[in-house]
Amino acid sequence: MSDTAFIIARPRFDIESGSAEFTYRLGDLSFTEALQFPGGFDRDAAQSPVFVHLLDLTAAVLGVSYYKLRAPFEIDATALSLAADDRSFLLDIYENGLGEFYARNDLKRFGKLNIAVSATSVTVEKPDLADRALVLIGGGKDSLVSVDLLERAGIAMTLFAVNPKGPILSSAERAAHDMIGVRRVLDPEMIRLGKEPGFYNGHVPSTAINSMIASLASLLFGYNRIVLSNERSASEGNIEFDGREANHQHSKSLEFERHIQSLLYRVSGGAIEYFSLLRPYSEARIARLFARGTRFDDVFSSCNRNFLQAGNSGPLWCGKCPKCLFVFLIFAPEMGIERLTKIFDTNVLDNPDNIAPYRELVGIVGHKPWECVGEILEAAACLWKISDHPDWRNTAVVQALRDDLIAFYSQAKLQTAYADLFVDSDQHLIPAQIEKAVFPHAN
Ligand SMILES: CC(=O)N[C@H]1[C@@H](OP(=O)(O)OP(=O)(O)OC[C@H]2O[C@@H](n3ccc(=O)[nH]c3=O)[C@H](O)[C@@H]2O)O[C@H](CO)[C@@H](O)[C@@H]1O[C@H](C)C(=O)N[C@@H](C)C(=O)N[C@@H](CCC(=O)O)C(=O)O
Ligand SMILES: Nc1ncnc2c1ncn2[C@@H]1O[C@H](COP(=O)(O)OP(=O)(O)OP(=O)(O)O)[C@@H](O)[C@H]1O
Repeated sequence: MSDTAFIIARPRFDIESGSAEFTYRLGDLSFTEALQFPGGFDRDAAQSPVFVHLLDLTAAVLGVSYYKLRAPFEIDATALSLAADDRSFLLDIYENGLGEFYARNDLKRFGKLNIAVSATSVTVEKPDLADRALVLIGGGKDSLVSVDLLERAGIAMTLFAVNPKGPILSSAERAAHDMIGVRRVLDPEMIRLGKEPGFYNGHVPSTAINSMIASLASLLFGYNRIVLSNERSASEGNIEFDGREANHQHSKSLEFERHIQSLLYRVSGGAIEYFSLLRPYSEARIARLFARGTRFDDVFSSCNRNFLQAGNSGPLWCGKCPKCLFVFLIFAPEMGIERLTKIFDTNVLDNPDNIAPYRELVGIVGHKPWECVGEILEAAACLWKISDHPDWRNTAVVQALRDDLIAFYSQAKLQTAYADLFVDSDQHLIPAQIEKAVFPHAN
């Protein structure tokens, strides 16, 4: 390994305080990230070989935030006790999980990274985990639809969040289930350097990071199921770059779910089941499920401004970012104007400033925005659907884009695409027992 390699040190977990420390070296720079788990965990579990292995894997995944400052070709993970099979998972994280970062910084790393692992033989002792679900909650519509579906099926759950704040806290409180929260503290020096010239910055696979932290919690607190709420649309990428598709939402994709599901199953001797409950659904279908009830209307938000490290001093929904535009659009066929403008505190479709970004969102110009939005054709189909709706047809955006949209796609194509949004996919990894219990409640 060269002296410019990114080096991942062996992490430490302090059984007395429940804190974990992850240290990294990048040439002359050194960084430490910390996790603080709540009390009341199983001390034996914290000393088990499975936990130690997962902590090492977590160290490697959390490393992306520090690696990205210089993005060297060499990654030294030899201090960790990793099995040879773990390497392909890490390669996916550092290649595809950082795909947007490479594309936007014009860095060609695909097929060129050297991740050195010790390839030791790792002990697998299946932990005895209770048969119960840990449901990741992000404060947006998706995880709340999962909560609702599990409740309707009578499945008990505990919510889980990393750095819970804003809409995560308010919607969890409204859901009234227990919640496990983990505090995550990034090294402030990394955040500072990310703004300096001479260092790279960009997107990291946050769902992979949160999922690994959830896997540690599942062992410490005894949960055999980790439930995500990633929709089928998340598998669509943004652009072709360096011979591959770069996807902002890679760690929400079905491809990534396959990787992490099999990793956690293997590492835990079959004890941990990881899956996304919403994988069969389009975003439009999820919006329809959400719209069935009004319980979370005043407390949830999908706007990512709520999740800035420094916190959000603005409203729950900014009404301007691609995510606000997309979510407003997919709710529009499902909710009346009064309900939807109350949720957003504004009529997003009636703001002339939003015409240009909507033109991109529906695919008439540009490419899919680097944000957590649904498929391009999905957005186009939803705009088509509301173009004759009395609540929306006279809004600035619909007036400006209606004719262009139909000319670009054709009426027939949009009609078919809209109908397809409500045909559920069988491409999912949901365990049969959960599928049988939950799906009848989705109609
Ligand atoms: C909140 C947000 O969307 N942040 C994205 C934004 O970051 P920004 O610089 O505007 O602010 P901060 O998030 O406060 O970050 C400050 C710096 O820290 C770095 N950083 C942050 C978190 C982390 O885990 N590691 C880090 O190194 C960050 O790079 C800044 O220098 O723009 C960034 C660049 O495009 C994005 O990377 C930030 O996204 C966050 C990591 C984040 O948590 N985003 C999720 C809301 C998100 O995008 N979720 C996706 C799922 C993506 C996936 O593959 O899992 C989704 O919902 O689809
Ligand atoms: N801070 C967090 N801690 C734990 N899990 C999270 C966190 N943020 C997001 N997640 C989970 O990651 C997955 C992707 O997040 P995403 O933002 O798409 O979902 P959401 O907040 O439920 O809905 P929306 O798409 O409307 O924002 C979901 O399963 C979500 O529950």
